[in-house]
Amino acid sequence: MPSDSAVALLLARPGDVDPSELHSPTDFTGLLEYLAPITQAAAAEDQLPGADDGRRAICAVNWQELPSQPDLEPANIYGAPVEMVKARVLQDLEYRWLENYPGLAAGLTAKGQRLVDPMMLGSMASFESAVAKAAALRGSSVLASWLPLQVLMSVAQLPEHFAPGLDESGQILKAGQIVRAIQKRLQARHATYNHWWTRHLEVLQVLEAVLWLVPSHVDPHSLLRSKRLFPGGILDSNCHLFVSVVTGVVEYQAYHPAEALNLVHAVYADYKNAGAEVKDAATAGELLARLAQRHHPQARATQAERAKRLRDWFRPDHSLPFDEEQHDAATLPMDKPALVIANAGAGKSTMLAGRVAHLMGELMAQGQPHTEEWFVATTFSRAARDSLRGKLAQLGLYLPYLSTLDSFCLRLARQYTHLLNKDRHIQVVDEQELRARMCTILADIVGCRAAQTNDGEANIASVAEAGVRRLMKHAGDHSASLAHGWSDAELGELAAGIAQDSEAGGSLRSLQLSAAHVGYGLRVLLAAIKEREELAVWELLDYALTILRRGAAAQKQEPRGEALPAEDRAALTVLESWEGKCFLVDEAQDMSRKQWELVCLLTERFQRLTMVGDPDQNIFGWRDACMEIMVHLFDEEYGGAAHMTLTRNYRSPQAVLDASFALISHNQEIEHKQGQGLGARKPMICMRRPGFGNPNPAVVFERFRSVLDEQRFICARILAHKHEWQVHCNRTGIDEAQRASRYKIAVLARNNKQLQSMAYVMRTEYRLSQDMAFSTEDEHEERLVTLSTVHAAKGTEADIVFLMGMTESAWSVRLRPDEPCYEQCMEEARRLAYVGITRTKRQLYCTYSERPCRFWVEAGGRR
Ligand SMILES: Nc1ncnc2c1ncn2[C@@H]1O[C@H](COP(=O)(O)OP(=O)(O)OP(=O)(O)O)[C@@H](O)[C@H]1O
Repeated sequence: MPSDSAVALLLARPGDVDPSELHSPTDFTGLLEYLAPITQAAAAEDQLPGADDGRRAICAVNWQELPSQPDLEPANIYGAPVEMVKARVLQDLEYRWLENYPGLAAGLTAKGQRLVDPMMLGSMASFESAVAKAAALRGSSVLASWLPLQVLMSVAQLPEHFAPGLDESGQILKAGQIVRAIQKRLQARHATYNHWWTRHLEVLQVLEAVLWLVPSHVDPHSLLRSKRLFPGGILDSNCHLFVSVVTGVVEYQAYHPAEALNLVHAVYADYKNAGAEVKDAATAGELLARLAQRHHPQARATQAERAKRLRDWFRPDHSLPFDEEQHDAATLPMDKPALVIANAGAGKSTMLAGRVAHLMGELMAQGQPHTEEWFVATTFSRAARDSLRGKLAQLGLYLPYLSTLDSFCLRLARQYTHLLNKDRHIQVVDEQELRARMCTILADIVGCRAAQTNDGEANIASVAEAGVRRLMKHAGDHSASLAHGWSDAELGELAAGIAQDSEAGGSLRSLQLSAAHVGYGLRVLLAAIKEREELAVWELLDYALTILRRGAAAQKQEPRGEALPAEDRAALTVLESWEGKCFLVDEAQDMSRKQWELVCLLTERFQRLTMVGDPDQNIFGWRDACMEIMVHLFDEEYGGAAHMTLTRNYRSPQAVLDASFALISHNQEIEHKQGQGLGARKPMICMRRPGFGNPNPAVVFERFRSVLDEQRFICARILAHKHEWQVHCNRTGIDEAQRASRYKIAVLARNNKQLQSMAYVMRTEYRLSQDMAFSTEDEHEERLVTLSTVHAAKGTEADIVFLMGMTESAWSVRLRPDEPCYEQCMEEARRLAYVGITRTKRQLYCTYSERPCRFWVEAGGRR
């Protein structure tokens, strides 16, 4: 139960907070807003314990429960403790409490369901009681529809070695059985969730996990993107049906995503007509499976048919989606380690997908079961992962072990902890989440009104980004083991660095904050991680490495088996469960030494490793990306490995290739390395076929007097391109469902602050809200325009690219030319600009106001 006075305060002082602050279902102020009518009624009846000064009261009530924060004023409710107060109050909101306030329950139900917070479910004593309480709150449809999702969510949290889709006796589980198995586990484990899982990305992960559990080849992304299926979006009440439909399709094991999608359409129509009263995911799954069988009895391909289909891709007379260079690399023998180097747009990821198809075809022809589990593919960003996943889906493939390297480490860590301790569940806070949390903390410190202005949001985002980036860098440099172990002095130093940074420091001053505030914010951030027993993303790699090193040492040890200590045995099991699989590493140029060690430990016995990379796209120096791996270390480790290059470019028009080559040719370091074996940098051969709209010129350089002019120009061009595309679609009959997925515009900038400001103009002046998304959000949905930092855009492509804000202040390297790392930093910044430019498929706009950065000139823009 919450303390009475905290509840009293919640009820008493709704006016204390600006209701427009409501951002998310778990928003504290939203809660206050919705509580307002009840509060007034209650206050009129004088039922509330006194809380003259709400702010004081909250502090007084909660202060003792908060960790000591010596430099905080208890009276400053908008200081960082609010974050904790919010968390605590939300945690306390159990349904038990709701039941005591029937008016509130009714209010929640009537007012819409945004407040029905899964976190409340998470705080329930058990899953069963959650269901019971939910049933008691009938009428709240979201609550009801979230339940199956809640169940499925737990799949994502299951230990990774939970045998995919098999029960103890080795039988393939039916969808309904899986759900029941999960329910059982939930009851045993009292799963707790934080509210972030409601985000769409998490839903994807859930579906992915479900698909992983049952051997199948359905690409969940194609399903999710089908707006025709669920026009309202997946988090509305359709989500219940959606999850059921997917479950059904998975059970049915349709072969190809396109087939699966057609199937889902047909089945869904029938399903609705049947007016089925779906009580739970299990019955839905069963019903759908039956319907699916009726609609498409042939779709379940036999192993031999699938093998033939895959091998056909590589027949000489087949119209290949690969050229000869890609073909040669893709069809290397499984045990031949290979390093494939090529510039942006050369089809490296496409080749990797081809390699999977080739090897899988071979394995199937040998009669191997579950061939998709033979592959582990890793990327360095989610965008790159999604892009590779899309390419695999085009070949009808779905890999359960395709993930970012961080996620793979998490997989290992969970596997290990589960072997040792079945109850411990590792929850990781990733970079995106860290930034979001830091923004919330800073917004609290600043105060909600100030935070909500355009500049306020942008400044907060910029400080948060700098803070998190420095934390991560610091962690990497010092192998910081746990979030818990950082001293105040270290954090103070980081904060001081941020305050001195010209961009983040400027934002800090605009927010009227000091370095001490940032230091405090970082401390709160880390304290929350510790309090929730989570793992910060930077801890994952060390954790996974420790396990594998231990496993490798145990492997060499004699005798093995029972004689080994439990930790060694578990580590050995983990290592051996991955050995022998085919490892595919995309974007190898971004690999750090530690990550390299991890890959070596996993592949050194069987040598099944294919790496692709582009030295000119190495943009994660700040995360220890190590070029030596491609230059020397790979050969040292894998003598006799194959080296291949791809020389054709299928993405960009010639003018874009020229601009990118002109720019990157200024980098000397790689040239030097090329002499040592990376192969010479040459202009790529343009293979792009002219398609719709073929704009001329393909590269546009524009300068402006002010940032606002620049932003307005970009918006106007976006509208023009949107119009062109619509006209084209109408003329050629491209239907609504495909429009968003077949045409993309990217607005790329050096930092989030530039993007925030751009987004504000797009939203407010040009009403483009419906068409735009940040690359970090709404990943399930296809939007016309994606706003992204160049870092986050790596591995993606777009028809129209705006590389905006190419100013000296945003792109300059903040070192003096005589400082030791100056050249290195300059080259990395240039590579970043190169990555931005090479995302372009049809037309590139490079824009700036004020002073241009040098890359603008180097790429061909006039001063
Ligand atoms: N053989 C091919 N024929 C036609 N198009 C191709 C071929 N290979 C690749 N492509 C297309 O070229 C574009 C770039 O391919 P891909 O993303 O695989 O390149 P990449 O080298 O991984 O790029 P980056 O390093 O920039 O991420 C994609 O649109 C892909 O569909």
